[in-house]
Amino acid sequence: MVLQAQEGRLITSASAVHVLVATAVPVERDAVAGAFPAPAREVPLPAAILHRYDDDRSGPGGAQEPHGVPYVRYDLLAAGVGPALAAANTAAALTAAALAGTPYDLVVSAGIGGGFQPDAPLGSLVAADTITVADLGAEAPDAPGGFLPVTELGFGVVHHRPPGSLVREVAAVTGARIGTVLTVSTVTGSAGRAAELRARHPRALAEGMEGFGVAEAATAHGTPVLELRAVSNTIGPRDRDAWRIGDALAALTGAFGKLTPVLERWTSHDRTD
Ligand SMILES: O=C(O)c1cccc(C(=O)CC[C@H]2O[C@@H](n3cnc4c(=O)[nH]cnc43)[C@H](O)[C@@H]2O)c1
Repeated sequence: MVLQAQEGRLITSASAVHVLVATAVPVERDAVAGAFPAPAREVPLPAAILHRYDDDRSGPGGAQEPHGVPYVRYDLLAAGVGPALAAANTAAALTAAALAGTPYDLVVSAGIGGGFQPDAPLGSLVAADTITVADLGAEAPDAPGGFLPVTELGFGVVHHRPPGSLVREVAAVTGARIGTVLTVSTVTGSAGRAAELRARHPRALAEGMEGFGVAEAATAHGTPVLELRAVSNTIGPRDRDAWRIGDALAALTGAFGKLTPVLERWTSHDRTD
């Protein structure tokens, strides 16, 4: 069995769970942190700071197998707005953890997002079974919808698929709706663009600006990824006064309060797709 030295103790790989939660901005990170009782330790990265929550419920003997309780670490990262910055900072965190011999078992992209109506109402949660980049490609007047995804140009990927069993469990405990979450570099601000996106992605429930970037970084490290969005606004004509950011942040805190046991069980035992 693989053993790793972690802060002066020996911890078996089977009994340690390391989760990275990447939000865009500090207020989202702090909403997630609201689900953790203990104060965080700050761990610097090249261009960001991890907020680390260690949760060792295995007693003074450390995380030993007979207790059957894993040593759990959550690192919360405000990784920046947009797919590129979120990918860069998530990759930095993944690399730092790998070099320290404590690689992450799971990366969660979490934050507020826009919801397609009526399927994802304000304040509701969406767990992605598919994380899709919606605007990476080329305009092409002759193509369906006038757009060719980058894969049609012969490059890259446009979808990442979180483990199905984990998505179902997360949805079951949090009440999240399951569907596609789109990643966009421009917040949708018109009914026409909303309809265009929905026509191209009929299973889409929500959009955000980071999920695909976080997923690209996680995938480059061979680490499973999850995306959870709390709906702060409807997708369509821009109406800043109608945004319900506080409600969405509260939903995010509530969700993490319920889903930590699921994440810990899945990463330490289940890991099925
Ligand atoms: O338009 C504004 O006045 C405005 C005010 C505050 C924040 C914004 C954002 O664009 C926040 C983007 C941020 O939040 C996520 N997010 C939230 N809703 C959406 C959406 O409908 N489409 C895409 N992203 C959204 C996103 O992940 C960013 O991190 C605008």
